[in-house]
Amino acid sequence: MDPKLHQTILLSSFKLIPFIFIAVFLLSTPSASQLSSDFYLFSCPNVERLVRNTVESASALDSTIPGKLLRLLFHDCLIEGCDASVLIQGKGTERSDPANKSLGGFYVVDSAKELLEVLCPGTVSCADILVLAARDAVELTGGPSVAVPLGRRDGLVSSASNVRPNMVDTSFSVDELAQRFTSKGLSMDDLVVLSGAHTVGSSHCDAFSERFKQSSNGTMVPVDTSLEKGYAKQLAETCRAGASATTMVDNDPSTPSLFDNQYYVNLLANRGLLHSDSVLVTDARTRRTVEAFSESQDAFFMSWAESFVKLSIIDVKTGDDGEIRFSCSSVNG
Ligand code: HEM
Ligand SMILES: [Ca+2]
Repeated sequence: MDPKLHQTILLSSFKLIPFIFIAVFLLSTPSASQLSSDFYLFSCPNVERLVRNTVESASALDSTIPGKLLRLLFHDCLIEGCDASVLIQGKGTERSDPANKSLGGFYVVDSAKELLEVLCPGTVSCADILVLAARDAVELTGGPSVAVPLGRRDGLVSSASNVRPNMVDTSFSVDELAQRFTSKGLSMDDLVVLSGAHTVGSSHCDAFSERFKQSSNGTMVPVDTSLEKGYAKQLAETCRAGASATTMVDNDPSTPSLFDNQYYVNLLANRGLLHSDSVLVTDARTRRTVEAFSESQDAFFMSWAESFVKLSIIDVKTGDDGEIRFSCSSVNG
């Protein structure tokens, strides 16, 4: 070959390198882009209605269900992404980690799946069912309706050892919380928005026991003096020494079963139940957003819709990744 021609071909191939890199990058970007709102349009057109009906009837029988479903999704998405890994039962799975011991609502996802296996066999992932169920739980308790993209696949891995390094803890500072959120593609604003989930549901006394200590006469006294006095007294009374380990306290003492912006109003009044709630007002970076949401439920709801979708697409598996489970509590055998 003419050496000049050879050189020209070589040079133009080098010019292609950046484009090859861009193409490879685009093909390997998070598979969230492969999700779509009409994913089951032909394969299971009634999926959203069926999940909603299941969540509605379960919640009518047990008012703790909406809170449980919402928390279940959060705990799923933090570990291995939103892939229903949290639903797998068995020794050494995520469910067996102490951080997940108080999760509930599994049976609601299981029954929606059983119904869907009859109507659209082998089609709808447990990961999508969980996202839809949590989305519906928010709407059913008065929160905003959120359109969520679908097409997630179910994960094959569920290991307790993955929980601690990825889970948040009530003892965390804003920096520590933000760091965990950032590692999942969520911002500090998302942290404030999504913590608003604590406007519903309840917590066991041991979730905030480090904020109190037992005095010599057996009563509980607040160690954490940032808590508003009346509220602290109420908590100390409910969670007094000797109270049952199953005793629960509403996350939002004012409107416990309503998904509203009361959580933020509570925070500013020093009535945040968990230490990780209270820190959101003591840190200037998060306090501003708390104040904004306390003044406007619309602003909270608009942000919720955005942050919830961000949560629901963390590290999703799509395409040939993972599988569509037949039963949500175990991987296909
Ligand atoms: C930011 C860090 C967070 C921490 C440290 C945290 C921690 C906790 C803890 C300790 C409980 C009480 C569990 C119990 O005692 O049974 C709880 C309850 C709850 N959390 Fe969070 N959480 C956080 C963020 C979130 C987020 C982002 C969501 C959802 C988007 C969420 C949803 C819930 C719900 C709905 C409940 C009530 C559960 C029920 O009623 O069964 N949490 N959280
Ligand atoms: Ca997961």
